Amino acid sequence: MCSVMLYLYKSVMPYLARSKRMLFFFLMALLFELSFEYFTSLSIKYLIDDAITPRNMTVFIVLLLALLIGGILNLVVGVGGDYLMSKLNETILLGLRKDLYDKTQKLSAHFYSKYRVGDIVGRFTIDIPAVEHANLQSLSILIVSALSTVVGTILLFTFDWKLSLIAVVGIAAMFLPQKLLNKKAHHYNEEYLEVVEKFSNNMNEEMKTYKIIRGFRLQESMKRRFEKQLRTWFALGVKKSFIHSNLERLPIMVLSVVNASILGVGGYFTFQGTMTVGELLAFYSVFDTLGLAVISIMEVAPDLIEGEVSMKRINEVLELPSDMEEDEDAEKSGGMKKQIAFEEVTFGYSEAAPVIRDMSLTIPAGSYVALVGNSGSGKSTLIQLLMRFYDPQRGTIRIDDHDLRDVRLSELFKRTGVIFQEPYLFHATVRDNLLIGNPDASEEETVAAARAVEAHEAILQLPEGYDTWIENDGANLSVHLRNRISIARTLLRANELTFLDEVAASLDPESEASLNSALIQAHKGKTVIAASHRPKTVSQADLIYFIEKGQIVEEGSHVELMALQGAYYELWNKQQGFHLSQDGEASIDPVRLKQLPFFSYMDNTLLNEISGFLATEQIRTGHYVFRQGETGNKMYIIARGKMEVSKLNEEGIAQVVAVLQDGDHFGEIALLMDAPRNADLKALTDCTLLSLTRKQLLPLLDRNEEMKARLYRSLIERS
Ligand SMILES: Nc1ncnc2c1ncn2[C@@H]1O[C@H](COP(=O)(O)OP(=O)(O)OP(=O)(O)O)[C@@H](O)[C@H]1O
Repeated sequence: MCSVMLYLYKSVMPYLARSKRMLFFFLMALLFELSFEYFTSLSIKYLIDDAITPRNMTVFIVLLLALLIGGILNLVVGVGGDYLMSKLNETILLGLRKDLYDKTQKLSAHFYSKYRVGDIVGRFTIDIPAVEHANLQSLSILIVSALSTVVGTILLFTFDWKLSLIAVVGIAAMFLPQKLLNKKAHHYNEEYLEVVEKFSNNMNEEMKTYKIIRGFRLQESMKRRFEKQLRTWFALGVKKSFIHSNLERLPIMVLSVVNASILGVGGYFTFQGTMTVGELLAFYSVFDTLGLAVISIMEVAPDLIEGEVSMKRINEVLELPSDMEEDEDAEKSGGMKKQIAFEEVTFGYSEAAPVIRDMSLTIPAGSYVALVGNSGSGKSTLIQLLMRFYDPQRGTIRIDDHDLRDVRLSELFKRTGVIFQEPYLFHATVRDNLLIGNPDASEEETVAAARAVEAHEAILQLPEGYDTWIENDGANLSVHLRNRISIARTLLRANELTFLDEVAASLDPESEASLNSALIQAHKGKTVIAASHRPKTVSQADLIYFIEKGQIVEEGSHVELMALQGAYYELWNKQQGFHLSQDGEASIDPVRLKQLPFFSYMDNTLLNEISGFLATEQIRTGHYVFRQGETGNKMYIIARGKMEVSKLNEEGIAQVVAVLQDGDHFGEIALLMDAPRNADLKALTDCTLLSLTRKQLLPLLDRNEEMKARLYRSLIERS
């Protein structure tokens, strides 16, 4: 118990130290209450032996008056003490909440990958209230009770040492259950909190993925998972409560045995004449106060144990190194004047697997620079390094002449805007979301930004226009409108430096083009860094870096890179030849179809016929095109979107083996034979696919047996 108390005390002391005077008066109030309690017990001896038995009215009145005045004073001091305790308690909680929040702001993105939402929210909603319970109220009970135990024991010995020995042994026996059950109580508390934390994480996930859960009819399996967790929660709850009740009840049982022994032995002493009745009653009263003090200690023990476990969980976060903390002496930067430079930068999410390797590049101030590459090449990682979500493991990122780590980012990024792939929106009105980066923008400026991204009309159609409340990450808005609002709020910020990470990649080509030109127009002459896997989207950039496996393999303007006929040129060509209409229908030029290995042997007439057969399929984010093991009869070409290919490993766990995007194709073997699909194909963004069935293709191939044989041969060779 002592170690629990010390740990809690040590953890909350820095907060209490800020209110030393209040703490002093609070302790004085506690001491007063304690003194009055023993004064009341002792007064019994004098009331009986010196006032009632000898019928001395003066002593009787003096004692009664002292008890009355003391009682009134005790009441006033008690109320004052309660007020001070509430204030001190809230001071501790305020400090803890503030420090915990501040800490989450100073931790790098590594922290957010390791901890889930429920883990952090749980620190605020479960652990801080547990510390609140264990805090001053329990601690003050503990202080008073501990002092009371010491003072009471000394007083007992002034009456009768033999009776006092029985009392001391009895008091010691009352601590026994606590000693025996303490470890188990700790263990159950820890397990209980872990289950609650896991449960809230899963609930959080289920709320976010409810569309996928319903789409895949996963309700039953989710319900089973939910019920399994509830059963574990229930079982642990019973164990935890039962052990807590034992911690409280067992000492009371011991106390009643000790009480009976004291009355028995004490009564015998009065028969013997070695003790007066007044002394026995006073002894019993003092022992009663002492016993109740020990019971109080036992009663607060479970709260203190819970508090200690929670305090440890809070400290676990508070003690994490603040790897993204800004140095107080950091250089104040008045903005970027010359350039941003990467100097031989290496970075990986784990030390062993670098994602950016020895990269050097320059982004001149006021220019529009694009980072282009296939999915997974490291574009988003580069942007996150630039925003200092992470620090490089080797090399330096410089803003003008300063290392990014030595620059006061709050100053530098005052006029920075960012648009991520996911249009994150806050639970607030449309207007509040638009004004988030620039709360002082006027109504005209706000509407102009919405107009620039063609969102104004759509916003007016909402039930309350700009005052419509955005619910649950924008669930009540279309994907298009969510994207446009997130872009408009960046436009409103009048940025000197703007990061665009695959902006509007999930929109139709026309919307994407119009949004991009609105963005570029608004940022003319300012620094824009845009990541995209579509060369067409960023072909107007002043400088394009083509990235492959975390390294720059080509750089230059669009015209220069096309002339190189390298990786950029290849990616550009792969994405050409597709047409998407406003209503979502896709088509592909026969010439482009011929570039796919499967169709390369076919003549133009056949390719024309095939391209007429191709059907458009829309696959929503998170949905599967097919699952591993299914028998297929279709091949697919991605006209637009991003898909993940994953295979089950030997342990039956799905592992991502590739990411496919615009211009890629898959499943061609199904056009010629019944073969089980060898992977899962899942949409990472909303995708538009072109599909061709075996039933459509085979009659066409039957007209040319030689070509059909070549197709079979080439497929078998490649598969
Ligand atoms: N938080 C993370 N933890 C671990 N690995 C990550 C994390 N984020 C990205 N990666 C991995 O780092 C590599 C580069 O990812 P990054 O997102 O930077 O690529 P990208 O070119 O932007 O691709 P995309 O357009 O698909 O996002 C990939 O292999 C990816 O799986």
